Amino acid sequence: MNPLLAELHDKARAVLDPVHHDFFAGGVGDEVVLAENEAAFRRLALLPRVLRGKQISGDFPVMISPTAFHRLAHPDGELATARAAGDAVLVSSMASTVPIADVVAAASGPVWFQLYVQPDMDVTEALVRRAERAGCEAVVVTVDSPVFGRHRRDLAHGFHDLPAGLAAENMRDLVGPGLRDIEMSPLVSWEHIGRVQEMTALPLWVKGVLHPKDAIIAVRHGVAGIVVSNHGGRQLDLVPAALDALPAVVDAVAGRVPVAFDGGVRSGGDIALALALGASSAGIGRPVLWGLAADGEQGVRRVLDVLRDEFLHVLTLCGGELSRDMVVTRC
Ligand SMILES: Cc1cc2nc3c(=O)[nH]c(=O)nc-3n(C[C@H](O)[C@H](O)[C@H](O)COP(=O)(O)O)c2cc1C
Ligand SMILES: CCCCC(=O)C(=O)O
Repeated sequence: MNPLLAELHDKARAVLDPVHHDFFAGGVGDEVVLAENEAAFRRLALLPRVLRGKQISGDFPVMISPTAFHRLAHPDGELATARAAGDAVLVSSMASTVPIADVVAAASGPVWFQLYVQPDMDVTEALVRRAERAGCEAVVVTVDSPVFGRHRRDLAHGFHDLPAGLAAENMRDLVGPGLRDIEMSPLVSWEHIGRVQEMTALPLWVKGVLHPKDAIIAVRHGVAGIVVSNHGGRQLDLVPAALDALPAVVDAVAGRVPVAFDGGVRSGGDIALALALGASSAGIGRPVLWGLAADGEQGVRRVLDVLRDEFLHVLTLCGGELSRDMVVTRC
């Protein structure tokens, strides 16, 4: 892990209510996958190319992954995150504690709307319209959550709702303000993806694909892109590290749509490894929350600056190139 990010996590831990810290930090079950997401990067190495004789471009293919309830981390909540995002894609959680219109107004770069399809399709449609009206540039449907993950830390703390004064603002007038007002349903299917596509002309991504067969089905459904993700180890504690699932999905998709990735990215080198394995961009989840808790907008900016600087340095050391043949396993 980049030491500056570790420092921000330490600071976040010191300022956050331990219950809220554990909500952000925790995973499902024994937290095997939570640990594996980071460990998977340590098992891989990069073979740099040399004498490539070129200056790298400044492209920084990173997105801010959707995470719920930023006002639990800092009073400015998602507004601070949006202001700090710069030109990175900000995927704003449906469960934001600031309305999506205000998130978009605070951002200078693209904002995408993350959606859990609600079984009441009128509610789903109202959310999609809200995202469109706000000026979101894509809808990202999270598909790895037919049911809430069982997070032992939250169960131990009895954390199952937001403190007074905080609400899931996009949901408040539709179903209610609380965490449990957001429905996750095992009945959601590819048919619902089709229905969301019929509702909107916005590009639709699916987030949380691990099986290559699902990636192929997604492409067949005309999705704009796929995010390989295991939800930061918060859903099923039996899945592989997200990084280990990436190559097979990239191969199955075969360039037809972009394949983004998240899970365990904690350094610029991690971003480089994910891109070398074929990811179109790398998503950052918890480090953004640590920056936000530690120092609001400035803290999130710091996280992105540190990652950008480190990524571009690594890329230069790799000859400005990242490809699958440059990735080897450590013995
Ligand atoms: C506190 C927290 C809340 C999250 N909320 C959402 C959410 O509302 N929607 C969603 O699709 N994913 C959510 N995720 C998953 C993230 O989008 C992402 O997949 C994951 O955090 C990436 O792993 P990382 O935290 O190791 O970077 C959440 C993750 C965390 C840690
Ligand atoms: C209804 C909020 C869901 C948040 C989430 O996805 C997570 O905590 O992982």
